[in-house]
Amino acid sequence: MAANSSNGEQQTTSKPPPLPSPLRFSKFFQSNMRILVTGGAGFIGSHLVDKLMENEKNEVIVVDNYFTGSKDNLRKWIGHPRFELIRHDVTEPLLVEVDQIYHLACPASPIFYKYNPVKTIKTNVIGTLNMLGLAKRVGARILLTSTSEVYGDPLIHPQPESYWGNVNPIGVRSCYDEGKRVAETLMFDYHRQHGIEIRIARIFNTYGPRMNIDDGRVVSNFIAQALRGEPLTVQKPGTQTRSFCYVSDMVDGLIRLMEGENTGPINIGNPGEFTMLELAETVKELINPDVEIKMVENTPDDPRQRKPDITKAKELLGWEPKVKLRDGLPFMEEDFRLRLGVSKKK
Ligand SMILES: NC(=O)c1ccc[n+]([C@@H]2O[C@H](COP(=O)([O-])OP(=O)(O)OC[C@H]3O[C@@H](n4cnc5c(N)ncnc54)[C@H](O)[C@@H]3O)[C@@H](O)[C@H]2O)c1
Ligand SMILES: O=C(O)[C@H]1O[C@H](OP(=O)(O)OP(=O)(O)OC[C@H]2O[C@@H](n3ccc(=O)[nH]c3=O)[C@H](O)[C@@H]2O)[C@H](O)[C@@H](O)[C@@H]1O
Repeated sequence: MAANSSNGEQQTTSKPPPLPSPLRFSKFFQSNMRILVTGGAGFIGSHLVDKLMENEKNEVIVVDNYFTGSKDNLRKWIGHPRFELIRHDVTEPLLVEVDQIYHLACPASPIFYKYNPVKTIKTNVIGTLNMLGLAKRVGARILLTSTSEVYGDPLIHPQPESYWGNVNPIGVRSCYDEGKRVAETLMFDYHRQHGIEIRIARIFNTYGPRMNIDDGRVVSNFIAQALRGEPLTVQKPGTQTRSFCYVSDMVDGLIRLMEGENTGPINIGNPGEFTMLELAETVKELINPDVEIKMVENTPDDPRQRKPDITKAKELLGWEPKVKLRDGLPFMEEDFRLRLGVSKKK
């Protein structure tokens, strides 16, 4: 119910969340935790599924439209009695009975999210609305994978969660960054208005095995280029920075956030910050010292700096990343070598 305060402002009262399925409290039925992962056939989603499936009490349902994800990422679980894979687009309503929802579905690489921007914004807005409607109907807790892109081209460095961002509302990246901002708004409105249990992770650049080889993101581009013996394409000016988090650290952070008591938003990322030229030099040194580094044109609105302030994640989740960039890159190299059929020189 909305109520008017003395100064005329509208206030909302939080309702308790809807009750979970009665089976959760049943004496004789050993119910499992049923977990929905939207976008679970993608890069982060499939690693999250691997981790969730390690717990024998979890049943995992993945929904994915395979725009940027692939069944191949989940092949070891297909046919497993605790696993189910559904081809479904989150812009359409979904009826399943679950206890938790990890809502990841959304293209993440700029070349893919810009490919069909209207679809990207529908995925962020209508997709999130549908998943919140589902959470409301079944009393599930829902986690949204938001992004550091909500800070836009940040004027504060590093970025704490309290920073409201510097985002172009009409640019070519807006379908994604403004889309995620609306998704965060929807999450908090459902929380305040309907008492839904929400969690919001603001993910910073994540890398690791299973990224699409021609994904277009910088780490996958440089590793594929180094292995193919092609020049590493550094977009100008090359001094722009990013902070790269290895995927196992990310999955650990997401699960801690879901299981903890804080709604967020909480930054999850690795504060180690590198310019794109430094990243290119590191990939060259580790993977192929013979390749050139080539400067190429950049795309509009590319954020100039990005580094998470992870004080909240440390204090509230007891989380901090363990894998340094130099230690994570070789795992990704190994996976890319296998998929590209390029063996290591002896
Ligand atoms: N990887 C990163 O660096 C990063 C950073 C910030 C936020 N995120 C967020 O994390 C999530 C996962 O990112 P990722 O790197 O694994 O990307 P990804 O592209 O590998 O995975 C996204 C998955 O969502 C699926 N999908 C897209 N639109 C869909 C729709 N309408 N219906 C159903 N499925 C749909 C894709 O097919 C894919 O499997 C995304 O929400 C992304 O915005 C990722
Ligand atoms: O972590 C985040 O919050 C966001 O980060 C990325 O967006 P972006 O940082 O622009 O990712 P990349 O496309 O990997 O670009 C990173 C930097 O590398 C540069 N780049 C990219 C590709 C390339 O070949 N060369 C190159 O120098 C870009 O200009 C940019 O400055 C992700 O793709 C988003 O999904 C995610 O939400």
